[in-house]
Amino acid sequence: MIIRSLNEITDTDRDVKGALGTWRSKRLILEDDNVGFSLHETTVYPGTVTDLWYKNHYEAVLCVEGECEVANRDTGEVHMIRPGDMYLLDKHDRHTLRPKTLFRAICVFNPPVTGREDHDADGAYPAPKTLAKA
Ligand SMILES: CC(=O)NCC[C@H](N)C(=O)O
Repeated sequence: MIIRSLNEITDTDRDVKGALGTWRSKRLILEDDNVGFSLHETTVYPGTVTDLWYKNHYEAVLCVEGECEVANRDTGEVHMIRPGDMYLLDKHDRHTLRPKTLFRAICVFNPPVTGREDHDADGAYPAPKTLAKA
């Protein structure tokens, strides 16, 4: 059994601040835990706009604090996500986050992220090496 606390990973290597300054991710479970997913606490800042496209991952996002508009750029659908609401990017959906307040969520990635991933120009994380095309 592994026990970790958000407090103990704050400001360590597991605490990743996106280069665009719109979010922060505290990564509680990573690839090297060998359980097939990663688990993060993500904070997205009010008034920011973040374009994402997890083409190499699935992500589930459970809101625990705040409000965030999530627009699906593939379908045009727009949803307001509040505490207790979850969205699952089951189709690697291109999407845009517009938090109305500080937004805090618990996020699960499959395949797991490895540590310090930040978004590329498409809003993606790199494909895990085992899945990378030659
Ligand atoms: C909601 C979302 O995807 N925010 C970007 C950060 C990501 N959740 C992460 O924790 O790496």
